[in-house]
Amino acid sequence: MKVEERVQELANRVVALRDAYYRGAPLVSDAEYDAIEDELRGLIEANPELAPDPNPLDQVGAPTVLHAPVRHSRPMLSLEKATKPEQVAAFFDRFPGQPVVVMPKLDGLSLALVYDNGRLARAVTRGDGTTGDDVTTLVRALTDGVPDRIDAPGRVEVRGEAVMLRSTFTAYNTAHPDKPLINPRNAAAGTLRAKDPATVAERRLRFFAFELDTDPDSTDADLDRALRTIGFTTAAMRHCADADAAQKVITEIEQQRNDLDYDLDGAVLRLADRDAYAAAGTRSSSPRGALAFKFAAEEKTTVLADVVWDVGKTGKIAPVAWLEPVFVGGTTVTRATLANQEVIRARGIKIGDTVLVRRAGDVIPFVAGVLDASKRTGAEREIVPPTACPSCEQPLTEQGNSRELFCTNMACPAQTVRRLIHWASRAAADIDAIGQVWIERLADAGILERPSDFYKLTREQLLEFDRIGETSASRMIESIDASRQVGLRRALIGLAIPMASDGTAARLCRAGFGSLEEVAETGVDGLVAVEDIGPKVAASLIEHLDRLRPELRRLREAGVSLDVREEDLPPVVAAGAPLEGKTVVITGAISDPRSGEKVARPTFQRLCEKAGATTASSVSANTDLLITGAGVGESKLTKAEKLGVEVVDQGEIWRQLIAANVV
Ligand SMILES: NC(=O)c1ccc[n+]([C@@H]2O[C@H](COP(=O)([O-])OP(=O)(O)OC[C@H]3O[C@@H](n4cnc5c(N)ncnc54)[C@H](O)[C@@H]3O)[C@@H](O)[C@H]2O)c1
Ligand SMILES: [Zn+2]
Repeated sequence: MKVEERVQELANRVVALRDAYYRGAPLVSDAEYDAIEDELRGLIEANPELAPDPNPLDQVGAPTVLHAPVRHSRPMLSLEKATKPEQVAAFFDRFPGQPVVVMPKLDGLSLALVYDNGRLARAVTRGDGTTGDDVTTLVRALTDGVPDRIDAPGRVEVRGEAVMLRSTFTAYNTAHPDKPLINPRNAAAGTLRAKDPATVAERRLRFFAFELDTDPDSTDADLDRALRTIGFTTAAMRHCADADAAQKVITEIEQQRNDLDYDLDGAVLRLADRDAYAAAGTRSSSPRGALAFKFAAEEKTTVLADVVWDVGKTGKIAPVAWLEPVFVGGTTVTRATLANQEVIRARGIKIGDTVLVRRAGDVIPFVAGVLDASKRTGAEREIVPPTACPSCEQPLTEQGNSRELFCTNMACPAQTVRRLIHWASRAAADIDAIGQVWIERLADAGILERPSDFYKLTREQLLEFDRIGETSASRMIESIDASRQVGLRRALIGLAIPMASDGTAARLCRAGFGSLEEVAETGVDGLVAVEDIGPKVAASLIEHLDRLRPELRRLREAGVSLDVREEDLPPVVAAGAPLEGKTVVITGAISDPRSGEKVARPTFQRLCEKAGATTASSVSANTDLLITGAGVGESKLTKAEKLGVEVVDQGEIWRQLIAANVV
């Protein structure tokens, strides 16, 4: 194909994809769209004379259906993209001596908020960059972080990103399995397209500011300070003096990506001084004073090759998507969850469809939805839920709104194997020398059925298997032996009791229970008295531990400890401990200032508890301190401020922990 034909083809495709995307029905993932734009950009750069007219790359967004069009005072632009450190260095070289702020590039939709003498007059979407949609009513009703009044005279325009927090997104999809949202960004855009706020009331958004225009200019020249002074939240802006410092912050933002409550698709570099930014001016579709560094995609499209119904350790039969391999969220994904039959129905997914796969953070990859159903050939197949258990062939039962399927046959072979694998897993008994395949074989051979059977295995029995030699048999036996010290918390995790999480097990230990039998003998009331354990979890614990009594006895007889372990006991607080009697909430990424190493949240929590604190998961009127790490969730800060909770940086707490010899 001739270059000019390819240019025209790509340009047409960009226009069509944008149109679908901004109408809320994307046909491809962002990563694929970006690849098409990149190819077009490359061809035009190499052959400027072939640039199409109009050139879609010089345009921003796409005209949406405008209910009430409003012209922007100044165009709302896109951002120049970078993916390499050299491009960051080149940006600094263009503005010698200018301070730069680096901040997360939030994945939502941009809004312009116009204030008239301190009152919110209008909230407008970006639209085609020149003209946007008036969404004031929806923003007032649904968006946190947009003050109705600010203390600034004249005309003030604040621009920023409205996002749906990941927690809001997850809560919404849990509550509405029948009409799930595809991803937080799509959800945010869709929310502001609603005709009536009442229909989207549970879809709250949150606004983070990144730009400020004032007239007359009476505010701070530093963007971050100026925005905060008039009452806006910004997404952690960090000042950087040179490209190396900026690159370091960019890397930090990417590493924290999983710990934050919002989606981000990159980092934005921007001149920190508002006058310098304005003076730098703009290109056709992007400002010169800013640069977007893009991160790897968390969503990609691929083909759904098949769906397999998998029996879990609690008997839940869950649909697993078998995908054509796709590189997403930093790894190659071939399997993803499809949640349950309601989700499949609501998302209208069929085998053979091109689907959007999302892998954000540590969350199991899942199929977010079908893209471009118009591409269907007719060869796609319906996903048919089973009526009998794929393993034991017993009839299934349906539970709950999302019509989850369960096999309730306790003797189901698939469940048996899953429970054994779970008992041997790292979080439980940690029998690391016996992998899943061997557990399956031993179960097939009829010598493993329950956790207690591990402890009856002998070297001789293992040696009878063809592929187990002297060395591996010894390693297996040693590994089983070591796991006898499993203790209350990890044994409880290993028994896979429905609704009881790892956290439940930890809380029971800290509440003073000495053994698993003691938990089993306590009534619902006693269990509910433990912080964060509700009646449903308590009832499930009692029901299942009661059923498991003979197994607990067998484990004991095999010399397995079900008593609380030293490290799980409530911490011993020394007199005069620095956080004595304080209820604290920890937020953001924590790292040890002495080594710079990342510290897991539960570990830091324990340190605080050793120093006398009680830890809680969310800020409330009972909170004494909010301890902030890096990349702090802004909603927690605002809430703390509102409730008058003292906010302390982790550095200060580490200083106190070190001084009191807690660490
Ligand atoms: N899937 C598709 O078919 C399709 C089609 C069109 C566009 N897209 C996607 O939409 C996006 C379009 O690019 P674009 O040009 O609108 O946006 P962009 O990626 O160039 O970024 C500009 C936008 O970033 C946002 N932003 C977030 N944090 C910011 C910060 N701290 N400072 C400044 N801006 C910040 C603003 O909303 C701004 O409008 C891309 O991610 C693209 O992949 C997808
Ligand atoms: Zn079964």
